[in-house]
Amino acid sequence: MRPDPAARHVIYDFGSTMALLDVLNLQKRFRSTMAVQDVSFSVETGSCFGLLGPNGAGKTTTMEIIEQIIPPSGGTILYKGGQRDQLFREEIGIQFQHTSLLNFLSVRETLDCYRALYRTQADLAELIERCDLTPLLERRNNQLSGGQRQRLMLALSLLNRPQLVFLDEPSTGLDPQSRRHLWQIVQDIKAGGTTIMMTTHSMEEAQFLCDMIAIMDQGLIVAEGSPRRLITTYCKTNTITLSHASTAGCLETLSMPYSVDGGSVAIHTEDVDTTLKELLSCGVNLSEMAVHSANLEDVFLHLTGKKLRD
Ligand SMILES: Nc1ncnc2c1ncn2[C@@H]1O[C@H](COP(=O)(O)OP(=O)(O)OP(=O)(O)O)[C@@H](O)[C@H]1O
Repeated sequence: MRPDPAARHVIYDFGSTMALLDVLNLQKRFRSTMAVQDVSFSVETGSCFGLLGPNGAGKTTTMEIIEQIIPPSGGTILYKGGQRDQLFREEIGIQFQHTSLLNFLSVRETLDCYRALYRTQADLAELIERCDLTPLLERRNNQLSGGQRQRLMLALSLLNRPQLVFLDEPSTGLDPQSRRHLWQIVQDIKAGGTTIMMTTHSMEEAQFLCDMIAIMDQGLIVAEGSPRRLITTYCKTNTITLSHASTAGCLETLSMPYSVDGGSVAIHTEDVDTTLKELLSCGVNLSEMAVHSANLEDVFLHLTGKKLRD
């Protein structure tokens, strides 16, 4: 099912905060592929804005156009309400999905080397501590684990004390512990006042880090809003799963819809508390119950008919 641009909804949670970045009717064609069809959004100062979508949705293309790495086929991008000029280039930081580092340099040498390129320079000691690089400073770049390398890449993107930092799938390929570690650092960077724009195809990452999310599919934004608002708007329903045997004689009396699949029963409800009370009053044993709360994956499925990870 193709996303219908007319069906796109933007749900703003912000009050009167200022947009740092405005993207208006962005388009990008690569020969026969319309990678970005008609994309518009704003990134508020001090927020973390995420482009969420499956592989090939057009997230990286959109971000690379904003970063001035590739030109658009159409549309307008404004930084602080004006054109992206030298100031924009000086005030942004970019963490690419793939960057080659010189293997024979140590982490300390790499940081020094890149930092020397900028007129505005971050406090290196503070940055090293923030990105948890202190124990790694004398290690060569090719001796870093995936998570350690990503923390170095993040530090490199912050060397010029950017006001706006772009992160392209920052935690792809990391184990759960390294991902959490990186997320904490990103949260810390945001708390320090840096605006963040990121791409991800991880709904957990988007849910954890982003204040606002634009869900992209096939070059279009199909919905935009805070994670909480997107979930409550599109997927109010939670699912309580129980064994069929434990609900014997009780299902018929329930006021909410349910479905039976083999030995298990799925009860669909917007109000988990009330449903649990009903089940308890009916004498149902809840010890093996599981509750699935709606998440961004459900929102994506609801809007596009597809799973995020297809
Ligand atoms: N340089 C290029 N030449 C031709 N087609 C391209 C080029 N770059 C991207 N595309 C195509 O544009 C579409 C969007 O790609 P893009 O990389 O922006 O998606 P994405 O959402 O970032 O995906 P991923 O999560 O896999 O990085 C895809 O169909 C891709 O094949």
